[in-house]
Amino acid sequence: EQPSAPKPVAAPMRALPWGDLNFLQTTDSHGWQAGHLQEPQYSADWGDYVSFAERMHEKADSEGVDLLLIDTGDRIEGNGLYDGSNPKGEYFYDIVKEQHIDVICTGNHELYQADAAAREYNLTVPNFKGKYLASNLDYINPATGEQIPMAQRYRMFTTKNRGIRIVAFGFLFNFNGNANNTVVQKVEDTIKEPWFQDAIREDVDLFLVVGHVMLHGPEYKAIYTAIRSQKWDTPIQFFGGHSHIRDYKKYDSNAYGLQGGRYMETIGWMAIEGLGTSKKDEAEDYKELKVRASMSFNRRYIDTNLFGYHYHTGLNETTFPTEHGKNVSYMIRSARKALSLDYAYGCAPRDLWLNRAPYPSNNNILTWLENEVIPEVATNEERRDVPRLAIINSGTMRFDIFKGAFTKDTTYIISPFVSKFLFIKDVPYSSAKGVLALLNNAGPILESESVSSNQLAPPEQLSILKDSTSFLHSLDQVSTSYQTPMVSSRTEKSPDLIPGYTTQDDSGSDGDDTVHEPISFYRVPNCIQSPIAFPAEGDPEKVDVVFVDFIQPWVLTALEYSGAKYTAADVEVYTEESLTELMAKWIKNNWEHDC
Ligand SMILES: O=c1ccn([C@@H]2O[C@H](COP(=O)(O)O)[C@@H](O)[C@H]2O)c(=O)[nH]1
Repeated sequence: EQPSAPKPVAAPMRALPWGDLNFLQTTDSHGWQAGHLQEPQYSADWGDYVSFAERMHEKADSEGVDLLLIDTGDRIEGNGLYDGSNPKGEYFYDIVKEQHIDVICTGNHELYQADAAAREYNLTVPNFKGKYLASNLDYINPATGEQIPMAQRYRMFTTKNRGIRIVAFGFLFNFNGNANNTVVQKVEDTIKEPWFQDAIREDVDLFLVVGHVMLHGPEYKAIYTAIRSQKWDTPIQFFGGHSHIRDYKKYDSNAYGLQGGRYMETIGWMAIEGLGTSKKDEAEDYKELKVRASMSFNRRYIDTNLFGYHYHTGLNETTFPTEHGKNVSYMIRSARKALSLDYAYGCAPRDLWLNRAPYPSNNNILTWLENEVIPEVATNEERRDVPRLAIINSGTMRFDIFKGAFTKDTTYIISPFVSKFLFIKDVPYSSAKGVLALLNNAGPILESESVSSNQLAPPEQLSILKDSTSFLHSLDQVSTSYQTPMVSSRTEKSPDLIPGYTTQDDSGSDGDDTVHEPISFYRVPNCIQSPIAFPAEGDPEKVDVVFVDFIQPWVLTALEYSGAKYTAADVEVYTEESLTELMAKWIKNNWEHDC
C-alpha cells in the first residue's frame, strides 16, 4: 500500500470458495491504482493486487486448478494518477500493464476523448497483446482513415492446469458518446457477424463473455440467447461492468454473471467447479456426464485491503508481498510524487457525500455545489450581471469529499471531466425556467437512441432504483468509523462491524468477503441548477442558460419542449476553464489552507 494509506481494517470475514476454474475481476477502476488513501477498507494499491494475484496463482498451481484475471474496462478518468498529467496517463499505462490480465476489454471512458482512445489503441492494446478483446469496437487509423478492429475480436485458449477449453469475447455496451475516432457496433448486430456465429459453434468447455456491459441489460441477454441457440448447456461465465455496483446474475443453471463494483474498492472472485479434466478424470468413462452433473458457480466480492489479502492467502505482512508487487507500489508512489497529487488546495470543513447524504442537505456535495460553488464560478466577465440559470448534471460528480485535506488528487476524484460551461444567450425566462424539471422528470421525451436521461446521473443509479437508508449510523459516526482503523471492541473474539457494502444479489446476501454494517444510499436528481444574478424582485424577461458541455443535447431537447427551439449553432463558450479547474480555484479561495 502507499505510505499515506490508512492501516488495514480488522473485520469478520467469509472465506473464498475455490473451484476448478477461478477468476479475479477488476472493473471501473477509474485510475484508483493507488488505492483509497482516506478509507482503510479499500487502502490496498495495484502493487498489493499484483502480489495478491501472484500468491493466488501459487495457491491455484499447488491445488492443480486454474486462475484467470479479468478487467472489464473504464480503467481511466477519475483519479489524479491518470488525470493529473498532461497528456493524461503519463505514468498510468506503465503501472496498469504490470498486472498479468488474461482477458481485458474497453469501457466507455476509454472512448469519450479522441486522445484517450488513441492511447488505448497505441498503448493498452499492445501492452495486453493477445489478451485485449474488442468484439464490437473499431478504431479509425488517423493516418489512413481506415476503420480497423480495436483489437482481436475473440480468443480461444486452453487453461494450463485443468486443460479447460475456452472461447472468450470482449464487449462494450451499446455506447454512442464516443469520440469520432472509434466505432461501436451494436451488440445485437455483432452477434449476427459470421465470425461470432462461428465462434459460438466451437466445441469448448466454457464461453467467457467479458464486457463493459451491465449484467441485467439487453446486450448480455442477446449474447446469452445467441450462445444458447447453438449450445444448450455449455457453461457460460459473464463478467460485467459500467454501473459501479457489486452484482451477480443467474442466467440459467450453467450461466452466471459477476460484476465487481468500482474504483478498486472490490476485486470480484468467481469459482466454477466441475470444469476440465485431470489425468484421473480422463481415465473415467462418461466424463461429459460426470462433469455436467457436478457443476457449481460461486462468487465473492473482495474488499481491497491488506487484512483481507492476508486472510485469503493465509500469509502475513512479511510473507505476502512479492518483489514485483512491491516494485509496482513504488512505481505508484513515485508517480504520485512527480504529479504532486498530495498538494492541498484547501481543507474541507465537513464530509460531503454524493449518495450517502440526502439531496438537498448540508452534507450533500450537490447542495454545496448548487449553493456555494456554482453561483461564484459560473461567470463570464462580459455577462456577469446578466441573470442566468447554471445547470450541471449530477453524474459530473463521481465521489465524496472527506473532511480534511482537499488535494490535487481529490479534484480529479470528484470530477475528472474536461467539461466547460457553454451557454445560450437571452432565452425567454418563460421557457428557460422549465428546463430543470424536464431534465429531471421528463421520462419518455428525453429517451432516444442518442439521448437518454439515465446518462445524466451517477452510474450507480442505473442499478439502484430506490433509496436505502441505514438505521445504524448517523453521518458523523459513519465518517469517523471510516477514518479510524478498526480496533476490536464488541466482544473478545469478533471485531466490530464497520460500515460498507452489504450486497443482495441473485445468490443471496453472503457474497461480500467482509461482513459489514450497511451504509445509506440516496438517489439524487439528474441535474441541479443555480439561479445567478436574478433581480431582487420579480422574474427576468430573458436569461442566459449556462450548462456543462456534456449535457448540451439534453438541454436543447428540453428547451424545445419548453417552447424555445435552438440548435448547436446558438451555443457559445461561457468559460474557458473546466468545471474541475473552476472548483479547485473556488476551494483555494474559500477553504482554510491548514487542516
Ligand atoms: O464528460 C462526461 C462524461 C461522463 N459523465 C457522466 O459519467 C457517466 C458515465 O460514467 P461511467 O463511469 O461510465 O458509468 C455518464 O452517464 C455521465 O453521467 C459526465 O457527467 N461528463
